[in-house]
Amino acid sequence: MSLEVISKIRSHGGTQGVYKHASSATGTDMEFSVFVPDHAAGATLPVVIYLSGLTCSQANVTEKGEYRAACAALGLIFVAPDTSPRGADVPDDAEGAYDFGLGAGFYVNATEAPFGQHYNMRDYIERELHALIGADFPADISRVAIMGHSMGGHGALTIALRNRDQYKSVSAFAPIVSPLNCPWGEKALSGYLGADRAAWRTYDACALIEDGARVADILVDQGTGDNFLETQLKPDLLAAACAAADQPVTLRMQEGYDHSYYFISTFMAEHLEWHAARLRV
Ligand SMILES: N[C@@H](CCC(=O)N[C@@H](CSC=O)C(=O)NCC(=O)O)C(=O)O
Repeated sequence: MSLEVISKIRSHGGTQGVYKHASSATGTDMEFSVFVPDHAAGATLPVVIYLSGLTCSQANVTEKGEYRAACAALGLIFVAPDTSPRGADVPDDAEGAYDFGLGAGFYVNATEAPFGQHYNMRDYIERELHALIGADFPADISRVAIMGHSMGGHGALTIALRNRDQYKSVSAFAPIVSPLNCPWGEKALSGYLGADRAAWRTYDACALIEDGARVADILVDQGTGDNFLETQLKPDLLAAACAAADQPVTLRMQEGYDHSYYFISTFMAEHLEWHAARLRV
């Protein structure tokens, strides 16, 4: 697969790159960023995939996530994909709203017209990006972690729960834990998947756990000053689903933190250390 290099910059004892490729999953060009710490010739490094939230491209976490020092110290490759397909023929929200369509792919394979043709972010992350990172970067693809923020936290949790063998660890910042039970999720899943709520369950972390999916453990940080806490995020639903299913989870309520990258960057190094400990075994 041919990768176009958009940029490559030295930072924190490593190389921060931005790349573009023609995606077979989405039928569009896709951009992603990769930070590779310096490493011995021929060595391969474990990988952390970071899934971003509504309105984001790869650039938000790349510019504001403050992950490079920790990744360089821990020897982790950090990969940040886009949140949706993009391009002139990619359909968007009918009213141009930020919570559906462009920048809001919700990490699903859409089945509803006109979204099914391009909105295949599940396949893109789980299959295409995974293979591409293994083929084009010094990555140990048997040691991959996944994390994300908000819509990306939903993506990380659901992708890890559906693919326990592919991801050694999972964590999230302020995730949407149950799209079945919040306005962002109901809008997105009805638009991408149609009205049958049974079909949504494979894209809902709480429902997946209720239905028997498991991971080794889960780390979630959630700010108590987050505007979306009560209406959209509802971490108590995840705590309840995990308790009922004996699914280990560490849910840390962080006093006064909001939904922004000021919050994410504060706890980013702790999440990377948590993943590094699990990727070393
Ligand atoms: N624009 C909206 C809110 C959009 C927003 O807060 N996006 C978050 C993710 S929300 C869940 O997925 C985000 O990461 N934004 C990008 C950033 O750089 O902060 C509004 O204004 O209400």
